[in-house]
Amino acid sequence: MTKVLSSTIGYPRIGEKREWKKALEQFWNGNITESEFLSEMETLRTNDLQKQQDIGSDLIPIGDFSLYDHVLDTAVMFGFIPNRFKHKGGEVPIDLYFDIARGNHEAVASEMTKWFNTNYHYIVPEIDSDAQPTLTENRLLPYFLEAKEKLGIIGKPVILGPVSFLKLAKGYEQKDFKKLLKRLVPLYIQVLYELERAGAEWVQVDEPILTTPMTKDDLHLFREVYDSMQNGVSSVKILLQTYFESVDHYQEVVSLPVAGIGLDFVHDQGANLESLKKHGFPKDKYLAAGVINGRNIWSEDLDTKYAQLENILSKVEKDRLIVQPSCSLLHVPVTVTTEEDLDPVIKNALSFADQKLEEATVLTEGLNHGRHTIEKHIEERTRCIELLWKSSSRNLEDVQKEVELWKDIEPKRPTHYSSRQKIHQDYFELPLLPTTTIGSLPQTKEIRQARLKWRRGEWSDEYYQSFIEDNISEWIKRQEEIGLDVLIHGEFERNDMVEFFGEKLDGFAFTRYGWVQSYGSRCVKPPVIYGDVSLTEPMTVKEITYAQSLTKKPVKGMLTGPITILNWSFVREDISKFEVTKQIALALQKEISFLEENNINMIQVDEPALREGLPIKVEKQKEYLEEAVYAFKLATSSVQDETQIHTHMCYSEFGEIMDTIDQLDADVISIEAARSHGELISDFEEKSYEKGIGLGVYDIHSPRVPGVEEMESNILRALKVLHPRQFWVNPDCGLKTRGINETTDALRNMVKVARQIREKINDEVLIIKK
Ligand SMILES: CN1c2c(nc(N)[nH]c2=O)NC[C@@H]1CNc1ccc(C(=O)N[C@@H](CCC(=O)N[C@@H](CCC(=O)N[C@@H](CCC(=O)O)C(=O)O)C(=O)O)C(=O)O)cc1
Ligand SMILES: N[C@@H](CCS)C(=O)O
Ligand SMILES: [Zn+2]
Repeated sequence: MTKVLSSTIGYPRIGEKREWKKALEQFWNGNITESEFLSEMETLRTNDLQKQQDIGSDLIPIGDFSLYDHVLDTAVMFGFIPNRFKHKGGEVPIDLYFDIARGNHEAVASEMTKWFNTNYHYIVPEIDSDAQPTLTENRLLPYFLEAKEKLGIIGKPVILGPVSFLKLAKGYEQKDFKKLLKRLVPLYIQVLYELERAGAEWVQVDEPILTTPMTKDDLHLFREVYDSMQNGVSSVKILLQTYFESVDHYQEVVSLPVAGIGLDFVHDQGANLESLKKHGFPKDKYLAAGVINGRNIWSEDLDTKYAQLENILSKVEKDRLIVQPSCSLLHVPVTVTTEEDLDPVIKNALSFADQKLEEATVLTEGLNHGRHTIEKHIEERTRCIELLWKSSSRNLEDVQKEVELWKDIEPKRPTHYSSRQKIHQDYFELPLLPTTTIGSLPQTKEIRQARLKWRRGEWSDEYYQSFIEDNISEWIKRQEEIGLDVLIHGEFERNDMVEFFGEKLDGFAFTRYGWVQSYGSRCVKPPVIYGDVSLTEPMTVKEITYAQSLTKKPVKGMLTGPITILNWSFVREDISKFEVTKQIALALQKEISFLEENNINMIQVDEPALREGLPIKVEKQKEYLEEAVYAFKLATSSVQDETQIHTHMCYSEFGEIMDTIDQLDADVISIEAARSHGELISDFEEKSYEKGIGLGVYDIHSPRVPGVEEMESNILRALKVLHPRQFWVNPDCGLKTRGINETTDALRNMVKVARQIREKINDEVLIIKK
């Protein structure tokens, strides 16, 4: 029988209630043994496979599961272990695997960066110049056999393709790219061959890099690589998977010598469908059509999706079509069913990973057995979506009018930076190389449990508030004792830098278990923007002013910026993202004026997600960046001259957005730099940046306390490019994931280094850039 198939590109690995995270942390803390840990992981993995089978997916991914990160898995599988971990070759022990990701007492962790335009972070593979790829272990094989033997599932193993893998890696010279690729391909063939022998019918090879700009040479290489790979095996079918955008070179991509091509029909703004209609699709190939949005949490309008698939079927035979989400479901929470406290109007319009797979199977069933067989589902979805779209929360006249009022005004600080800088120098009287931190201080188990007790009603508001104040007070004392120049209150009252603000603003809803993996065991619970956003009362004033009352040193106000709140939330889709960002920016503008009214004149507005949201397609980037600058300035530029606006960014490559960073017109930016081992500095060299800048002097992701020499060399390197009056000394990012002792020791070392260098500058021992 001709049959359309349904498929999953990847499934969330964290479990319905973050069981994965809990097991990992218990293992790292030594509370469970390695075999207990691995057995818990097996249970989670097989439960997830069983669930997908019960939902009715035809092609179930294998090996998308990971003990930390799938890019790290690929690096380890092919033997790319950085030399500093002194691995002697062969299979990689589990401790070493985690050391690469997290660092150990002797060696710093590998760099971590954003996975394309998502809030997922991967471990950047490091390919030392003398690296010889070897197959340390075919990690997909045991997973494949496990599914086959335990559950009777003939899974679809998933692997990151060689071209994307190498392009995402670093450490090797560009001239060695082809040589490395040539060495890698036979190893990939070996993996495919072993899977074929074990009974695999399909293997999904992810090449998301194909949605980024590709040269002719790249495309030629793709052809060579996949020619070798598909011809290197006999029966197993390669499904070359792309996602997050359209492919620019549609004809070249769909004609690559593989059995199937996976395209994103959601985040392509119609481009893939247009190409399909214009150029058709090779008769001998399967098309895996990503029509279910793998990045949002809203139910699909099944009527529209069905029509879209019928459209696709005008160019592809039924028995060559696969229906699937647009990308891995790693980026959405697991299931809506456990959400008991949500307003039913919102809940009924939501769709998390399990529901998205159900949508794919329903559509597949309709295509196979006729639309009438799924008519009820279609009507039900339409009804739920309409109910939310018509809700009054989406039509708040006051909010919309205020956005409209700003339409013709350009938000801009009245005084130029060069004058503001002098005003701030007199106002704050900070020394050269002022020391500070990024905002959060250790969120200990005690703090998280206190919040849980308060949320459950076991602690009163007053009791919880005084607990938070005790923590603030303890840390103000500690920061003074350490000798930091600009203090922070520590963000103890915040569960997360976005969720916290979402809870305080109107127009947001919260899930209980809507977690998504951010990096390693760390998860975030993005709030849901379902209505118009507005601020009714101050969100941060109480804690900041309390902190400021305890010290004469400046305490920075601490806010999350409009672009980051937007990018790290799940956003309504009935109006443009820019409209929502402006609503958030105006709410923040009010908060900033509340802070100023309370004499807080140094205010940090974090925008770590600004770079992440940069569209993959170059032609869409300008508009995004202009809108981001507008929103940031809308939030921050209505302040007095004395007020010093800071911002902070992390986990990204910043070179290509240097102009935007400048246009934000923030007086000071702190930016992640330590993990990339100083590479960022050259961007500032080229740009001749004038405003205040704190290039993170140590990596906060590792429990290891950074040494004085290491930080000293980071600072001295930066001072070759930046003036010491510009340069701030701070860690890479917030300290919420670190312990109290390691944080205290690290900050002590940091202040010591800053003071030493400051003295050398004052004594003119150190010649500085004028
Ligand atoms: C700066 N980063 C952030 C990103 N995205 C965000 N939305 N927020 C960010 O800060 N992207 C880039 C980076 C990623 N970095 C991190 C760093 C750290 C975390 C993290 O620590 N996440 C926590 C969850 C945070 C949270 O909401 N905690 C709640 C407690 C929730 C909970 O677990 N409760 C328990 C009981 C408490 C206990 O017993 O310990 C329960 O309900 O069972 C809170 O503080 O109230 C994590 O644990 O993963 C994320 C991203
Ligand atoms: N102020 C936040 C920024 C994280 S990107 C923090 O310190 O955690
Ligand atoms: Zn950060």
